Amino acid sequence: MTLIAAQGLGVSYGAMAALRDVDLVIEPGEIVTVVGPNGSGKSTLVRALLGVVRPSAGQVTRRAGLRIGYVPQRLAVDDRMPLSVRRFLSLPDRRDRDEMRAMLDKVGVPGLEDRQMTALSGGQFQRVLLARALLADPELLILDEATQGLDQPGTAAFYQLIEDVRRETGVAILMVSHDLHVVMSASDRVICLNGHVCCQGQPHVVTAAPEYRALFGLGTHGTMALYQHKHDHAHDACDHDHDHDHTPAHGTATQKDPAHAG
Ligand SMILES: Nc1ncnc2c1ncn2[C@@H]1O[C@H](COP(=O)(O)OP(=O)(O)OP(=O)(O)O)[C@@H](O)[C@H]1O
Repeated sequence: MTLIAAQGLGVSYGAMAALRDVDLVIEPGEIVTVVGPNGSGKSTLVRALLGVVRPSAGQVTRRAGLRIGYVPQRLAVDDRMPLSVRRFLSLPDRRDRDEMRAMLDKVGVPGLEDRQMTALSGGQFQRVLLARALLADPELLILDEATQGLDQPGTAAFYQLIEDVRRETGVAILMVSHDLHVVMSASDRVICLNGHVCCQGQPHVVTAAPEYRALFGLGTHGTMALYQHKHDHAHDACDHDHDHDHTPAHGTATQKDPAHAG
């Protein structure tokens, strides 16, 4: 049963349309990654799914009683205000001490309960954010560039943890990521966003799509080379028939509105 769906979703800030005509479905247990350039509406999409910005068009439908865990891009904690990890984990719902201890163990930062949030390293901080999200026993975990600021090993370890959590709990995951390693290795499905959905499908299919390549090029940070099969022919961004508008299909990249892809 679908956890969350957006249909014809549009979000505007004043006169500026940040998102338009976005269709998205997340099923239980799947890992979906949203990629897109800066300003392409990724965080806006997350905020609309969370219900903190109101759609200007279309709608978001959540399964009744859906529990969502959210790990933001960053969280500013005022260093003049004391806030221990223990207190942070109990916001907004009070948590049992044993439950907190077990969760910190699980996310790989045992024994940090009495530390100040402002005294944590970037990697520890993100794991504590994840612990807090998981304490709500979510059916859907939303990660908005949750590894920003972490180095490559820290990022890899964080996403390994996410995969472990998915395997153990069956939680569905929607993540925004700039890290193409993650996109290629961990996602069941990728959505390429640029104000609208340019293309979506399985990672290897999306990364071969002309819309994706027009946005990211062929060798972003060299990572593509690790995963892509060899292409010995050029893609023309307009060499596909784009009159169709599929619902997301595993194994197929679906394209929309290629005129805006690059
Ligand atoms: N609160 C806001 N008020 C006005 N404009 C906003 C607001 N939030 C975002 N925008 C604008 O909406 C567009 C999409 O922003 P959004 O943060 O969703 O993009 P993004 O893909 O997450 O970007 P990034 O990769 O840089 O984090 C941008 O042009 C941004 O300036």
